[in-house]
Amino acid sequence: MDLEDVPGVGAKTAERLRELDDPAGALEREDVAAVASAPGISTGRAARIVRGAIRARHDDPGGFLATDRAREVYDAVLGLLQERATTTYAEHRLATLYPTASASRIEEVAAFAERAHERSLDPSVAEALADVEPIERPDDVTVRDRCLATADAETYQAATAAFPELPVEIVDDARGLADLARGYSSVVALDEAFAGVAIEGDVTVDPSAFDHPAEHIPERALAFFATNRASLRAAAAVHRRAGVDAPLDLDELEDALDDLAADGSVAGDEELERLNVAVDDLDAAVSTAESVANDRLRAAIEERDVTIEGADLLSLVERGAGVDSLLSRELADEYAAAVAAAREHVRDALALRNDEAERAVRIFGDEPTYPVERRDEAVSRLREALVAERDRRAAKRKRDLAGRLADLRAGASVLVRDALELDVELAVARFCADFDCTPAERGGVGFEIEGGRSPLLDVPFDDVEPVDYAVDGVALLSGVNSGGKTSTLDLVAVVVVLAHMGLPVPAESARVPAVEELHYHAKSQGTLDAGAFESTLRDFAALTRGADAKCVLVDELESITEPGASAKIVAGILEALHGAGATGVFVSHLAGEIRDAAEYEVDVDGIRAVGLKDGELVVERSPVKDLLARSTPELIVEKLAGEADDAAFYEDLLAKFDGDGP
Ligand SMILES: Nc1ncnc2c1ncn2[C@@H]1O[C@H](COP(=O)(O)OP(=O)(O)OP(=O)(O)O)[C@@H](O)[C@H]1O
Repeated sequence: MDLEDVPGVGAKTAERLRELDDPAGALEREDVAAVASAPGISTGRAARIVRGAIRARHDDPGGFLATDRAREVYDAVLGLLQERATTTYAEHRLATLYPTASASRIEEVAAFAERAHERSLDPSVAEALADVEPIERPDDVTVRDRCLATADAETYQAATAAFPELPVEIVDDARGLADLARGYSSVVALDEAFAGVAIEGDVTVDPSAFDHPAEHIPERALAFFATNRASLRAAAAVHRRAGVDAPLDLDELEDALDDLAADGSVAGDEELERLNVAVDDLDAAVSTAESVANDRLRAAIEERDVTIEGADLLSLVERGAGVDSLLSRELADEYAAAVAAAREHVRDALALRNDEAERAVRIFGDEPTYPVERRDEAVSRLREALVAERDRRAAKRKRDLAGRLADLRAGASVLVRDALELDVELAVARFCADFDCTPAERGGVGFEIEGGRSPLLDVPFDDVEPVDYAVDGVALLSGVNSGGKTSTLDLVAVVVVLAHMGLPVPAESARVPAVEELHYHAKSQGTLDAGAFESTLRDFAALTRGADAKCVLVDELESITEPGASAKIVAGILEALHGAGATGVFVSHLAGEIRDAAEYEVDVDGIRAVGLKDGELVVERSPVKDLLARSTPELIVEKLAGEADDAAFYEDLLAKFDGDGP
């Protein structure tokens, strides 16, 4: 599919998407995170783009949610689904589930929902999911201490493309390589021609470097895994806890990650750690060793009575000899012991190996002096040796670890994506469990809902009374105030929307018509002015076209104008919709008047109050078929008529309601 063919993707967005490694694949996999990683594409926009791609794939013209209230119901349902996701990724991914007329899309999501249904809702999986984030590209790695070299222009081009992290140098001959080796700590020659040529410095020849990049740029794999370490660990835990198959060996991944520090260096290598500490602590250890030696020597001198014969003293003074000679003559043993203690301190404090300790010996000379002083040159030489050993070891360990990680690279991305997709499934599974959902049937005219409970009600879901409601074609719904008429319309809308998303619905069983559009009109806020009234009428006239593919839910349309006119207008709309084979419910307090004005036998259902208890209506929430429900005022008048005071007045009033009710 061409990117520009996706609804909502213009030339500019397409250009941004082309920056991705595999834009078509990302859209195909509905991978919102991958699409959002394109420059300048937010996650919300990525979800819309993916939705557009789904529509294109299923040849879906869109427009299922035809009114504001229909969109609100979808938004509310989506909100409930998203609340049940752990990751932000899943929240955005859930937004790619949308109601549609496309049977193939509905089937696709239904299969996904069935899979979701099988998932265990173990809370420890959600806990692990909390730390899973989409794979991130590591910051660009640049290496300056080593380079690639070639004498060939084509190889140069290929190397700069394959190894953007490394400097690539052009050389003329082996001498050029030797020059480079003086500026870089190591050089890799890419030309076969250099094989076997003796070159000074750390130069290796590897014409097949392109086949095993990890060896030459281990930082690449290390940076990827270091950047995504927390997510990868969490994604591994998700797979283990959820008991789902992983695309790679989890033990191998976890072991390799154990060896990787957050900054991309190698962790858990004791020898490397020892060398690092030795380099860092060298100066401090030598200073302490100096103090150790001097303290010992001072104590020894203080304790000693040095007896010196006058002749000796004279001879020393005449020769201009200092105290050192005296020291050497009289305190040679003490000096040797003090220096030995200093050397031992350096060796122990830095945990030096024997060969290193031998170098350390030279830091303090055998010739007695006071105070004892380090030889800076010997310290520098030891440092150089330690640094070289450390760097050699680090490079080798890096290469080894990068080699292990490079093999896990492809699987690692899939591991994280699968964990995030699992979160999408779990959100759907939780939604279905929380709202007791069952798959709905789509087909026929009208709908049948048994034991439906709207998750949009303002009461805790456990307190929602189940509603049974079936409509054949277009019906009027009457009922007492606050009886649950609007809530019933909401329930029908929720069921229609979810069924067309391909998701189970909150009912014991449900069948809804397969429709292309849901038109849900909320109660209007009072009488409309002439202009608004005219445009509303136009909307309803348009509604009757192709109405057999529409589900129409309308709440108290009568309030748009005065009651007498309203009843006639609603009756006319009902006639047209009925004639066109639509499915719909019109909630109205004027059901009787509308029925009388209509030219066909309109079904009137009613939500009835079965009585008054403590001033509160007791309501039967499921609409009763073929019942024009009595209004709340009528019920109150009836209650008062049954009482002693002014009973005659109330009975007369009650008589005026006659003919309204059944
Ligand atoms: N199935 C139900 N289970 C529990 N409570 C419900 C149910 N249906 C409705 N209710 C409660 O009744 C209240 C009123 O419901 P709703 O607004 O749907 O009534 P209505 O008949 O449309 O009222 P009005 O005639 O004023 O428009 C709801 O806010 C809710 O608290």
